[in-house]
Amino acid sequence: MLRTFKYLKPYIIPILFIFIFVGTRAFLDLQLPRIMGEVFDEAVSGKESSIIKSEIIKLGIQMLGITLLSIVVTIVSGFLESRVSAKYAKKLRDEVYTKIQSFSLDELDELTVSSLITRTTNDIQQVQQTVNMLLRMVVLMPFIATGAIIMALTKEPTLSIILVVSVSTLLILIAFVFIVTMPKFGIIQKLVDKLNLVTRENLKGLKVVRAYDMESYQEEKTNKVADDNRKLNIFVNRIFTLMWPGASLIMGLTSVGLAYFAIKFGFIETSSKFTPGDLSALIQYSNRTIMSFMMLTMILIAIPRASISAKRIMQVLDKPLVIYDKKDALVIEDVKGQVEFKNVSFKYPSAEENILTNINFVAQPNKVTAFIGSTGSGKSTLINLIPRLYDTTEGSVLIDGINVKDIKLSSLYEKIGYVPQQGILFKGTIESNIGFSSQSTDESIIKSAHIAQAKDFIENTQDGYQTEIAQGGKNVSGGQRQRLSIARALAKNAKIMIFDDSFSALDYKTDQNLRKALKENLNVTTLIVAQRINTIKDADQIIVLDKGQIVGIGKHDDLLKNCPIYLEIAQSQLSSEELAYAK
Ligand SMILES: Nc1ncnc2c1ncn2[C@@H]1O[C@H](COP(=O)(O)OP(=O)(O)OP(=O)(O)O)[C@@H](O)[C@H]1O
Repeated sequence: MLRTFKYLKPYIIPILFIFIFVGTRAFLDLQLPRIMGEVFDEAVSGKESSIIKSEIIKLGIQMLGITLLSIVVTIVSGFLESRVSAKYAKKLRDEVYTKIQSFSLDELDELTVSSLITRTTNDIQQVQQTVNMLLRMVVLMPFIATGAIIMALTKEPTLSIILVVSVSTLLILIAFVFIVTMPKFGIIQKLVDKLNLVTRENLKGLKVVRAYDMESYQEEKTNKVADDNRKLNIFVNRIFTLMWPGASLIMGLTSVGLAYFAIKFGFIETSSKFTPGDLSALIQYSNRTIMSFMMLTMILIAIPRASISAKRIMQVLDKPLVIYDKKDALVIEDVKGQVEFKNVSFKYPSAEENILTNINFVAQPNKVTAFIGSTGSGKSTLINLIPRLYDTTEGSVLIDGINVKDIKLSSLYEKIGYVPQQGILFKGTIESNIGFSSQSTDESIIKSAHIAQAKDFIENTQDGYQTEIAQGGKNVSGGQRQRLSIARALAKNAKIMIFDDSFSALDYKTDQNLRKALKENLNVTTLIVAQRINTIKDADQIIVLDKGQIVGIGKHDDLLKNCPIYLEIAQSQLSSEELAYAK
């Protein structure tokens, strides 16, 4: 938790003011029981009633003044506390978000998306609430507790022994609550992660769940996690609710005990110094002491709970980046776009064996290089190494002869247009989606929509390029989503274009028109992963992958003759006329 406090550094001056205000509030608060005692003493002083009345009015005005001042100070410090803790949480959230943005897919897989969401929301909120509480209580409560104890002792040290007994009993109660609840907080946060995960999975797979009539099974799964969560929360809250009646009981018994012993042992009669007003003040100081200890306990409980959240947040912030800019990383300009794989092997950290082994090829500028192979042969993994979504385990990926690991990431991303397997769209308009890259222009948006065969369907919508896109692109079809994703990559005007099985949702005619338009308009290095031979048969170079190894490189006709695996794929997809024509 302490380590997250470094994000409070910019707010050191407001924090100092908060402490001054809170200290003032505690000081003012400690004056009230004393003045109240004086009111009592004045009332039973036996002076003339008009004098008593004017004295009590004077004391009343003093109390009113102190209370009003205390209210003002409380409002101002409350405003500052909320502001500082909210800004601290925002800073923390920004840092976590920026860090997550720099994660490679490996780190995302490791920490899981649902846990990262909980860490960015719920965990940061826990820490924020605790910091808010700390800012207020950390000065106020010790100040009030110490002040009240000193005031109580100066009023009557012997009677104050009762206070020691009360505080000790309270501490035993607090220790019990602490020991019982503390281990549960870590489990609760993990259950929140789990709940997040099953809910996300459920909502994402709603259609499948319904189609398979598995609603009750999924519901049971969610209910189980929700139930575990509920039980633990109820348990912890029940223990907590024990504390307040417990503290009230101790407070009540202390007041009664003080009054009883003051009268029984004749403090009020025998000691001329100890007045009924002093007894009233002593009771109030005792109550304040007990309340302060209660509040301090709340902090003591909140701190370890927030520490668990802070630890989860720091786990994200401390995670060393696998993919990062080297100190002397290069900014590449005027790139030709040659992509070369040199003895590349790759293994996922969670896997035992290589997914890619000894991959060697060169993709030339202005040419189309295509990848084909059975499912799971490593095609997507291979092209993910170019924009460094993963880094090679062995060997190197070079752009114009420069290792991608030596290139500044922003400069590398600038040069690459990437269309993932599933078309992903963001909430906004068609225009904002196609023009997502800062490198796009109004002109490139229109042109790329045309090349991506999206122009007609965009122009047929009522609002054209201003048509709203729902979250995740839910209001467009799979094929339209793919075409918009392709248009977005094209609008970037990048030197290297990667299409990861991006034509799969397109009908044959659109696929054909798109490929034709790409050939006519795209003078860049083009890398296409495809399942359909027809999509790639005109490529300048086709690379056939099998079990993570290259088993054939060449043009369509050559591969039909020389590569049995390619022939096998072709035979499963092309008619005998098409095959015979090729041969
Ligand atoms: N994040 C990951 N962690 C571990 N293994 C993975 C991961 N992603 C993919 N794999 C494994 O790597 C292998 C190659 O996957 P990849 O997605 O590259 O194949 P592909 O040829 O593109 O398949 P498809 O044509 O079905 O998309 C598969 O066996 C897959 O199980």
